[in-house]
Amino acid sequence: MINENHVTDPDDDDIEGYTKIDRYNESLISNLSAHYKDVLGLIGENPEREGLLKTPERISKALLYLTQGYELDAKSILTSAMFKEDYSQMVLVKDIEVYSMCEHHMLPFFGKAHVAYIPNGHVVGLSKIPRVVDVFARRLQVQERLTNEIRDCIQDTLNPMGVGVVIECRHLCMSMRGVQKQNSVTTTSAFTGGFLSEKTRTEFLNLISARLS
Ligand SMILES: Nc1nc2c(ncn2[C@@H]2O[C@H](COP(=O)(O)OP(=O)(O)OP(=O)(O)O)[C@@H](O)[C@H]2O)c(=O)[nH]1
Ligand SMILES: [Zn+2]
Repeated sequence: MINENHVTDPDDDDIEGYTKIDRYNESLISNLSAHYKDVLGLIGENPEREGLLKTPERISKALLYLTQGYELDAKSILTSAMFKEDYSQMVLVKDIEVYSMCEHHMLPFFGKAHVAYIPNGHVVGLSKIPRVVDVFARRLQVQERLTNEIRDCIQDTLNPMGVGVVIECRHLCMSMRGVQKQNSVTTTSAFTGGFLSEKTRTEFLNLISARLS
């Protein structure tokens, strides 16, 4: 059945294999837009001027997009592409772009995630790892929890011999405002199993910093 209230968003179709999210429905967008219209007035703007007429609706859609992770199930993303494979060395997907929003200021933090695991009879489709990162990043977050949630999801679903996650991000709440430090980068890490041993962790960290020639 076609839901007439469903406003299509180009990114909506990009989400394969899971329940189609009904996040862009008209009543939610118009409810949010009314609040954003008030916000525009409260910060000293004229929400009726031409350039701002559609802004409340645009912000609403952007916010719903950036927080769509609440409606996605990271575990089912992984289980949709798990394959039996006799490979027991480290698998690393590095330099995964991360865009999230801090829960304190709702300002972006962004950078890279590096995610590795050691298979235990099963490997997972490579693209599913960045998808899992996005599911947790597209929520209001702190970087530490984001790091742990990615680790726990992979460990609990794939049951590998170990998982390693390192995330490096810049927080706009620390550069655009507040302490106003432009160059500081926050690094967080989370490990399970084999990655708790120094040798494996060192291999992981070396692979992250190695560049292809
Ligand atoms: N641990 C952690 N802190 C974060 C993250 N994102 C933002 N913060 C911090 O959350 C804290 C909130 O502190 P508060 O003192 O309540 O807020 P504030 O007055 O706006 O703080 P300032 O940013 O120092 O001006 C700040 O220190 C932020 O830097 C994150 O991902 N992890
Ligand atoms: Zn913040």
